[in-house]
Amino acid sequence: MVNKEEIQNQIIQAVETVRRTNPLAGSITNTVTMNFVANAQLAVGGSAAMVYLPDEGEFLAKAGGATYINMGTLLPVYEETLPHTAKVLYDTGKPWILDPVAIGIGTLRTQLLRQFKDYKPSVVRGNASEIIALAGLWGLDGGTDVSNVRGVDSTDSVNAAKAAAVALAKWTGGAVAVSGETDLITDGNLIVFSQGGSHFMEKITGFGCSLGGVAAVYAAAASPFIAALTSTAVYNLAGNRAENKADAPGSFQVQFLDELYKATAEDIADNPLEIEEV
Ligand SMILES: Nc1ncnc2c1ncn2[C@@H]1O[C@H](COP(=O)(O)OP(=O)(O)OP(=O)(O)O)[C@@H](O)[C@H]1O
Ligand SMILES: Cc1ncsc1CCO
Ligand SMILES: [Mg+2]
Repeated sequence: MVNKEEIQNQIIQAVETVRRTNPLAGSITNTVTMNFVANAQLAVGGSAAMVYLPDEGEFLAKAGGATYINMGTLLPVYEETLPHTAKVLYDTGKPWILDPVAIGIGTLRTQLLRQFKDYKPSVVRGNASEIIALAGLWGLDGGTDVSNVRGVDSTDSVNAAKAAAVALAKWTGGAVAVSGETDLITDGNLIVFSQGGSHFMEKITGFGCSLGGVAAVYAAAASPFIAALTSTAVYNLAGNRAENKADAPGSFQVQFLDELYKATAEDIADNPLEIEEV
C-alpha cells in the first residue's frame, strides 16, 4: 500500500532540511536561463554555482550535495566537461539531475546523452518529448527513435511519456519527472501526478531548467524521488499563487520567485498529488 502521508512527511523534511542547511548544488547549464536557475535555487534555500570547465565541474561534483546538468546550449568544451563530471558523480555516488534539453539537435548532444546512460542520473527531468526521446536513445521501452522535440519545446502530452518515464527510472534506479500542465513523477514503482502551476509558465523560458536546478537542491537533502516530488510540488504551488497576482508573463516571473521563497513546507506537501502503482 502507498502511504501518501509518509510521502508528504518526507517532502516536509526535504524543504526544512534545505532551508536549515543551505546545500550547494553546482550546475553546468545553458546560458539562456542560467540566472533564473540560480535565483530559483537560492529562493528555496540552496546555494548555486555555475561552471563550464572540466576541472571545475569535477570540483563542484565533489564539493556539492548534488549537481545539475542541462544540455541547453552546448559549447565545444562540454565534450570534455560533461562526461568527465558525470563520471565523477557516478563514481562518487553523488546525486545528479539530467535535463536532456533539445535532444535530437546536433551530433555532440546525441553523443553526450548516449554516454550518460552508463552514469545513471539520479533524476531525469524534462518535458514529455524529451523524456520519450531519451528513452528511445537509450533503447528503453516507451521511447521513439526520432525526437519529437520542437527546438526545446514538447509536442507530446505528459501521459504519452508515462512508459518512457517508468523505463528510464527502472534503468537509473532513480526518479524521472515529466513536466507539463499536470506533471508526472515516477521512481519506476509509483507514479505521482502533481497538479497546479500556470499557463504563464509556458510563456517564460526556463521554468523547466530552474525546476531541474531546484530538484538538485532537494536531491542534496532527500532521495531522488522525494527531490523530484518536492521540486515539482513547490513549482506548482508557487505557479498557482503567482498567477493570482500577475496578469502577464514578466510580472508573473517576479511573483513566482517571491512565492518560491515564501512557500511553507506544509503548503508544499499539501499541493494536490495523486498516486498510482505501476
Ligand atoms: N500549461 C501549464 N499549466 C500549468 N503548469 C505548467 C504548464 N506548462 C508548464 N507548466 C509548469 O512549468 C514548469 C516547466 O515545465 P515545462 O514543461 O514548460 O518545461 P520545459 O519545457 O522544459 O521548460 P524550459 O525548457 O523552458 O525550461 C513545470 O513546473 C510545469 O508544471
Ligand atoms: C530557449 C532555449 N534554447 C536553448 S536552452 C533554452 C532554454 C529552455 O530550455
Ligand atoms: Mg526544458
